[in-house]
Amino acid sequence: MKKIVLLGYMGCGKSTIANKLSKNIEIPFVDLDIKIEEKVNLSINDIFEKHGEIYFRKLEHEVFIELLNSPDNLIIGLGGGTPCYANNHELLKGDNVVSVYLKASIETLFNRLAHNKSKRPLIADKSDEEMKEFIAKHLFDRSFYYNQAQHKVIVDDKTIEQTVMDIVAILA
Ligand SMILES: Nc1ncnc2c1ncn2[C@@H]1O[C@H](COP(=O)(O)OP(=O)(O)O)[C@@H](O)[C@H]1O
Ligand SMILES: O=C(O)C1=C[C@@H](OP(=O)(O)O)[C@@H](O)[C@H](O)C1
Ligand SMILES: [Mg+2]
Repeated sequence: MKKIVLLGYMGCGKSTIANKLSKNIEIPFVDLDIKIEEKVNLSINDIFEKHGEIYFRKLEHEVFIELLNSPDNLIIGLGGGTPCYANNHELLKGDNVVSVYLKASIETLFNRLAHNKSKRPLIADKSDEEMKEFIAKHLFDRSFYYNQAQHKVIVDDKTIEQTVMDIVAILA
């Protein structure tokens, strides 16, 4: 019943890396955001717009617990905010959990998110200038929670394959 949990700021590559890791080590991958969307049959954008962020954070906590309690071996890709609410960071240290923080610099995050913000309600409306400042402050606020992970992998300047191999080495 092992759970491999990937965490880190929006755009650090949780969903992309988890997908590739899943193929490599043949453990199924579930993306927490997608599970949430399926549960309420709404997109992340619509959940934020129709019900607000607090409702999203409640759902996020519930679905994270459900996945951790499932009987299967799983790779779980969290949302960027998951460890920062509802004491979810405490769940990163469980006995059957291997948690990995994918650590990216502000520059890496900005470069990836600049072209990929429309499905991320926290940044969708920001200009490039606003986004740089937002990422810098927000990452600083969230780092305490991200640093609760059992392992850390720096993703800057690494290919998807390199980051996956770093995680495989941690799991060995
Ligand atoms: N080396 C890399 N590792 C991971 N993602 C990368 C890399 N290079 C570019 N990307 C891109 O960065 C984006 C990361 O987004 P995503 O996987 O959704 O991150 P998250 O789930 O952490 O928000 C994707 O569009 C992905 O194609
Ligand atoms: O950082 C956040 O608070 C969020 C990150 C998103 O996930 P990704 O990190 O996969 O983009 C998604 O859960 C939601 O938009 C909120
Ligand atoms: Mg994601």
